[in-house]
Amino acid sequence: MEVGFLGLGIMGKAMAANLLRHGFRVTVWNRTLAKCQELVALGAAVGETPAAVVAKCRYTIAMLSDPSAALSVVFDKDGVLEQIGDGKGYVDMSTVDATTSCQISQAIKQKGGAFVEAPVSGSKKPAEDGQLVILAAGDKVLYDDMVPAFDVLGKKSFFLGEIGNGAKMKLVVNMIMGSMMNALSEGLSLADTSGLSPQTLLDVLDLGAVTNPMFKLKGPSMLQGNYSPAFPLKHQQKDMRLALSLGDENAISMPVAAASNEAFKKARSLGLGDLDFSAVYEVLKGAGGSGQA
Ligand SMILES: NC(=O)C1=CN([C@@H]2O[C@H](COP(=O)(O)OP(=O)(O)OC[C@H]3O[C@@H](n4cnc5c(N)ncnc54)[C@H](OP(=O)(O)O)[C@@H]3O)[C@@H](O)[C@H]2O)C=CC1
Ligand SMILES: O=CCCC(=O)O
Repeated sequence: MEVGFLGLGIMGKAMAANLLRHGFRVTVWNRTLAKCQELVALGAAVGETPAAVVAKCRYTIAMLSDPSAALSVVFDKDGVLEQIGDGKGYVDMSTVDATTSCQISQAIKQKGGAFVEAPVSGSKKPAEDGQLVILAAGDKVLYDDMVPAFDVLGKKSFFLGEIGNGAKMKLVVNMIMGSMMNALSEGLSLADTSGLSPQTLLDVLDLGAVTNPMFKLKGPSMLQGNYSPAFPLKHQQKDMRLALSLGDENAISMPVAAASNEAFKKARSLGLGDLDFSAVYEVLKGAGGSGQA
């Protein structure tokens, strides 16, 4: 199967490499073209523009930072729309809001192409290991065509029906995740400031009802101040913002998510946006009275 791949950031690079390892022929494009070279070393071809990739490949996958990037790659000059058409499929796996996804879907369908949104749960390591959870919606025929690729990229894929449902599901999941990260950070800070060992808190949490892979993975590195990015904080804040906007549209009160969003915004304002989202701990440590912002 030949696929195009647009966007070689933390996730896109790992996903495209995984497809190559499993025998897919992959043509890659990235805004910063130099980043394509690592994939070329693994056997990828390079397209000079998104349009060139779509012209070459029947199926093209995108993994881009945010709504503005997702729209730009489709609608701008040399974008996807210039070459999409009958018999071609476009699969956007970026985390965006439902409105963005619907805009892209409509434009692609007008040109005769097929569209699936397929954001993912799981971070850098699951992307490297093909263990993502894929939250797809849109054109069911294209979804079925993509199953061999989804089987390589993920451990499970859900087909959630009409366009927008994948985006919404992803935002709900990440809103919960962002709030949990804030709760963990507050707990570590409270334990530390009140004279308890934060490491012992992690051990206690791990044996009780709230044990979970995220606390297990991130807790120890947070205590070491290691925020090497797997999921950049700026993207988590984008997801909180988009989830809160979904809450606004549906008149759902979300005070916990709103407070968490404020902490992620504060972290961004302190220049922590490119670090892992667990760096929000630095903000909450500061708020805890130790003065270490
Ligand atoms: N990291 C993670 O753990 C996860 C991330 N996600 C989501 O996946 C998406 C990608 O995340 P991740 O790989 O971490 O992000 P990165 O920031 O590592 O990569 C972002 C990618 O988007 C490209 N890009 C940014 N702006 C534009 C633009 N205006 N036009 C074209 N390309 C653009 C970047 O290109 P360039 O190299 O030129 O900057 C890069 O390829 C995001 O939506 C994120 O929320 C979902 C699940 C997990
Ligand atoms: O969007 C990022 C999600 C990260 C994760 O699911 O671990």
